[in-house]
Order: sequence, then C-alpha cells, then structure tokens
Amino acid sequence: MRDEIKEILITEEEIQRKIVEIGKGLTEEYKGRFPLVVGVLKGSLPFMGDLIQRIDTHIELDVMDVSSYGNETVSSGEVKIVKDLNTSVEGRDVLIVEDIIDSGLTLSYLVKLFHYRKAKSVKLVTLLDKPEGRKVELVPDIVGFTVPDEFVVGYGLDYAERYRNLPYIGILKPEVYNG
Ligand SMILES: O=P(O)(O)OC[C@H]1O[C@H](OP(=O)(O)OP(=O)(O)O)[C@H](O)[C@@H]1O
Ligand code: HPA
Ligand SMILES: [Mg+2]
Repeated sequence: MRDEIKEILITEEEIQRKIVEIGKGLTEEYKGRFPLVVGVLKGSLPFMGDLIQRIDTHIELDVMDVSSYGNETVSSGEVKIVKDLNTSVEGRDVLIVEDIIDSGLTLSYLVKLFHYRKAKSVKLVTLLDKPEGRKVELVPDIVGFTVPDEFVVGYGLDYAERYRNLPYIGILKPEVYNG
C-alpha cells in the first residue's frame, strides 16, 4: 500500500467480483439491443475496460470527456465538454459508465444531454456512489459500491491526476491535499 493512502476501502478482488456480477445483469438487459456504451473520461477507463469484457452481447463503445473538477477535490459546478461523442445517440439505448457519482452535476448534465439528443433510453452504471455528496437529485440505475463522504482515489479516480492506476479504491490521507 502506498504511503499516501490512509485506508483501502475496496480491494481489487471485491471490485473484480462486483464487475462480473454487474456484467451478467447487463448481458441479460441488453441482449439483442446493441447498446452504445459511453465511458466518461478519464476516471471511468479502468472500470469501463473491465466491465465491457463481462458484457456477453454486442455493444458499441464511445467515450466523452466532461470535466467539472480540474485539479480540485470539490466540484466547480461548471460542466465543460472537453471531447464529445463520435456517435449519434439518436434512437440508441445508451449506457453511461462512470467511476463515481458525487455531487451528481456531471451526470445529471449528461443524462439530460442524451435525452435532448433523442436517445431511446439512457441508463447509468457507476462503480461508486457517494450519496452524501449530492447537490442535485440523481439516482444511478446500477451502483457497484456506496462510499462515505471522503475523497477516494484509485481504479480510475485521481487526485491531481495521480493514483488512477491503483488497482483498489483507497482514502487519501488528508495531509496529501491539505499540504
Ligand atoms: O458527481 P460529480 O460531483 O459531478 O463527480 C463525478 C465526476 O467527477 C470525476 O470526474 P473529473 O471531472 O474529476 O474528471 P476525471 O474523470 O478526468 O478525473 C468523476 O470521474 C466523475 O466523472
Ligand atoms: O471522491 C472522489 N475522488 C476522486 N474524484 C472524484 N470526483 C468526484 N468525487 C471524487
Ligand atoms: Mg478527477
């Protein structure tokens, strides 16, 4: 374990077991429907990469980069599209894949955007849900784990772009971001 990590919240094994379970459910749900799976950069990359291998039916993949945090631990509240999809969502079953829902600002923006762009359905799967962080009402369709109101890192989640490559989810020691 790295020195800057106070505690491991979710181990690598727990994450991978959960992904198999979520993948089974999504396989049943999307069989014969060719959903557009949208990963939200950059945090969702490890989760999306592992999850799609557990969805045993045809999917199309795209990514979108939306940012509201910059290098801070608190959302600025302003959602910026850094990179849009290459694919039209019109008439498509869209599955958004996220690493975490915290304030809900990023995802409520995306869900509204895809409805506005006439998606047939929009579902949201997130590895982590931090309900105490919510600033807008948003209930994800599928949640891997519920986490406490602390800044978590690892498995895609960063602090100032670091720690995304940890295979587990951990809590950072406060002195790391308080200087
Ligand atoms: O519910 P919210 O408060 O909106 O927070 C969740 C979003 O914030 C993080 O992304 P970030 O903007 O940090 O970009 P990143 O994935 O590149 O780290 C995370 O990956 C989610 O996309
Ligand atoms: O707890 C978090 N950790 C990392 N990135 C985040 N983006 C929203 N919440 C978090
Ligand atoms: Mg981030």
